[in-house]
Amino acid sequence: MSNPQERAEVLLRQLVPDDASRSVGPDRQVTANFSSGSRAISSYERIHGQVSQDPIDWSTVETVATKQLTDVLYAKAEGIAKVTINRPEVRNAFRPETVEQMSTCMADARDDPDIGVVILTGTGTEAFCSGGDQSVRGPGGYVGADTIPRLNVLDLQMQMRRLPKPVIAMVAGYAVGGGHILHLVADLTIAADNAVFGQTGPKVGSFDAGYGSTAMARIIGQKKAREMWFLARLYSAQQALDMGLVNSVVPLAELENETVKWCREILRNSPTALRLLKSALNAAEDGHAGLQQLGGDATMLFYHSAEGNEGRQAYMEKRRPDFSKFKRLP
Ligand SMILES: CC(C)(COP(=O)(O)OP(=O)(O)OC[C@H]1O[C@@H](n2cnc3c(N)ncnc32)[C@H](O)[C@@H]1OP(=O)(O)O)[C@@H](O)C(=O)NCCC(=O)NCCSC(=O)CCC(=O)c1ccccc1C(=O)O
Repeated sequence: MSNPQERAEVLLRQLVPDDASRSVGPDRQVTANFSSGSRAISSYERIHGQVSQDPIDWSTVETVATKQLTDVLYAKAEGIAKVTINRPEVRNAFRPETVEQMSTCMADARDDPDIGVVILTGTGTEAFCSGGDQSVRGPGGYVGADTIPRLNVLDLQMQMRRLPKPVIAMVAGYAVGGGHILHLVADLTIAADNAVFGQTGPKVGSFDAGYGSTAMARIIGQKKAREMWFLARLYSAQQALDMGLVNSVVPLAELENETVKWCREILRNSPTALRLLKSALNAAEDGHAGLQQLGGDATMLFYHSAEGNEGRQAYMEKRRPDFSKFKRLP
């Protein structure tokens, strides 16, 4: 084929159906005259047609669901919120509803100004959490009453990570699979001496390639993380302590007392210092998401300052801000 014009016309004949008008413009662009203007028609458009431009008919949502807690217990005392996975009959395995309810409690604990620290635990002494409930696992994820397959525990992990208050996992019994990851993403873990830790995913056809593997490697090191995932063994509380996976191991009978003691100690300290420390430790590992958290905290602090308020005040009073009174510190 000799010249570009000829090549364009052949291409156009292949792409554009006969009933669409064709032209090769003076600038030698291959075009077709559809309602959206003159432009090239892709094979995708030939098959799928054009995207509808009909006016949209919105349905207003008046209320969003408030959640009845069926799978989780939630309690508060002395500035501490306690979220307890309450499905002991399945070793506190979580289904989508469990995760949704945990998420609702975490959001409440975040928003409540009287809460300074959150404990995450499971009912009974047999298990903290045995991960995703395998009986409701379908091809696309875990399926709850709404029949939508979900992996919503990943959202919960993010939420715990971003919660601007310390989250402490209080672990008795098994913390395995997705349950192990929940303790991993908590800021601290206090374990009972009967605690057992491990990733079971590869045994049941699952894995967590997010925090569950990468954050784990930051905590216990690459070799140990690969061992934990590739062999899917279980580890005792003492072994977990030795590899830096938990902060403390105490006799089962003392688990709650000891955890509350840690909480009370934390509550004596500056909440803003703790918030910024959590953000900073996350920022070093969480990329843009971590920086956004730290950045949001910086903005919050700036809003408390006279300098930040001078800007807002001047805007409201329709005058120029006077930033000259604020020193540029080294
Ligand atoms: C936890 C055990 C080691 C406890 O053993 P044992 O004390 O002997 O009790 P059992 O008799 O085995 O269990 C009692 C009872 O509970 C049922 N059960 C226990 N765990 C589960 C479970 N996870 N799902 C459903 N049911 C469970 C058990 O069947 C018994 O019922 P009966 O009717 O009485 O027989 C042991 O139970 C065990 O190994 N459990 C399985 C642990 C497991 O493999 N968990 C799933 C790992 S995969 C996962 O968690 C994925 C999570 C997830 O959503 C995800 C998705 C995408 C990316 C990341 C993730 C993420 O991991 O977060």
